[in-house]
Amino acid sequence: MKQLEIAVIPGDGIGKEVVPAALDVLRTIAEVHGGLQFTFVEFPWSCDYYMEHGKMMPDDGLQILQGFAAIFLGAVGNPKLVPDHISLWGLLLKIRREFEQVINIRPAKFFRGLQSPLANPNDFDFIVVRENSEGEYSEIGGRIHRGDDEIAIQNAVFTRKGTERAMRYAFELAKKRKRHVTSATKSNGIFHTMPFWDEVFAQVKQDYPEVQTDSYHIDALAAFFVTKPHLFDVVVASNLFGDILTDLGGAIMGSIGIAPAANINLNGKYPSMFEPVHGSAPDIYGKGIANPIGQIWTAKLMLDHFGEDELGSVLLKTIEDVTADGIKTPDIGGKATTREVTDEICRRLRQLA
Ligand SMILES: NC(=O)C1=CN([C@@H]2O[C@H](COP(=O)(O)OP(=O)(O)OC[C@H]3O[C@@H](n4cnc5c(N)ncnc54)[C@H](O)[C@@H]3O)[C@@H](O)[C@H]2O)C=CC1
Ligand SMILES: CC(=O)C(=O)O
Ligand SMILES: [K+]
Ligand SMILES: [Mn+2]
Repeated sequence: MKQLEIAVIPGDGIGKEVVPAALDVLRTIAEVHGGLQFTFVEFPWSCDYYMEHGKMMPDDGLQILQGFAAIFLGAVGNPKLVPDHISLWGLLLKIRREFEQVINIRPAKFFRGLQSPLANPNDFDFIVVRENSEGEYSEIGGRIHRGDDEIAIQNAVFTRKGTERAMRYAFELAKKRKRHVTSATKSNGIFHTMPFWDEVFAQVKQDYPEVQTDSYHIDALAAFFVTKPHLFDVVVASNLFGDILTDLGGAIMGSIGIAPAANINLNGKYPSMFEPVHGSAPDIYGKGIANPIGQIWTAKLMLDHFGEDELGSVLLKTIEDVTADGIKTPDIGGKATTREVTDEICRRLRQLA
């Protein structure tokens, strides 16, 4: 029996709705598999926790998480209670940084049963490899003065190691796919870091002669995601560019409520963390209509991570079947609730046992 202890952090807003849904799916998967057992240990760390304790997680929170096989997270943020930069840096970004989850993998593909808003979605299927440890997401900088003379400075940090690591990951991934890597740059406007990014890309690609490459400025690239998404296989991007591109990836599938993500620790020192692309969606929280597919597809990425790729593929196919049969939440044009979609996915999985 393969035993996996998973730390579960539903977080805020719809995280508290879609995480329980995905856990039901994972429990069902374990039943179907027969040789796999999950233990889920839940932590209430969130903006509500902050209101009570003055912090997003306890001081020994990272030590507590360290012993788990993986972390399964929903979303963080409730700007009515806690400013977003405080809540995210106190939990989500803290875990990504301290646990050296240096790569964020975010797939997007034409999804059966979904009406893509694109006129020509052309069966696109790509993965964005987002640098996840540095770049534009940084605490370096500061503010001085207030009022008319106020100054805010925010430094971006691009190391050769971090940049090269993300690019090599993208090339290795492309070797297993359609052998194409696109670099997201902006070396016409960002004077130092992006020319550096281009130089490193030009060097790294020398080691992968079998992989085709392209490089586009992020503005044009964003437009190509809409007009020619089938052009892309693996896209490597800095932290912020990858963040923005992957909401767009979700949107062209049909909803950001579908898009999955994995924060990968590459050195084996700490657990990886699995959380969907979307946030806590305060505008729909409490209505029971959040799309659970982003979180459930994220569970599939976690299964892949544990070497259960076959089961992962079965799960993704089941999600697509349910969607194709019209059992969908309102964000993708249906009338079903979070619970109804989840129950239907579980029901169909059980039929496989
Ligand atoms: N990784 C994380 O934990 C992230 C956290 N956030 C936080 O989430 C909060 C809300 O941020 P927003 O910018 O509004 O982004 P958001 O992703 O939470 O929501 C954007 C829009 O997409 C919709 N949406 C998102 N997920 C959905 C789902 N599963 N089903 C149906 N509709 C869905 C929402 O209803 C909203 O209209 C903020 O506190 C923000 O900082 C935002 C992005 C990522
Ligand atoms: C914070 C956020 O939007 C992200 O990391 O995707
Ligand atoms: K999330
Ligand atoms: Mn984001």
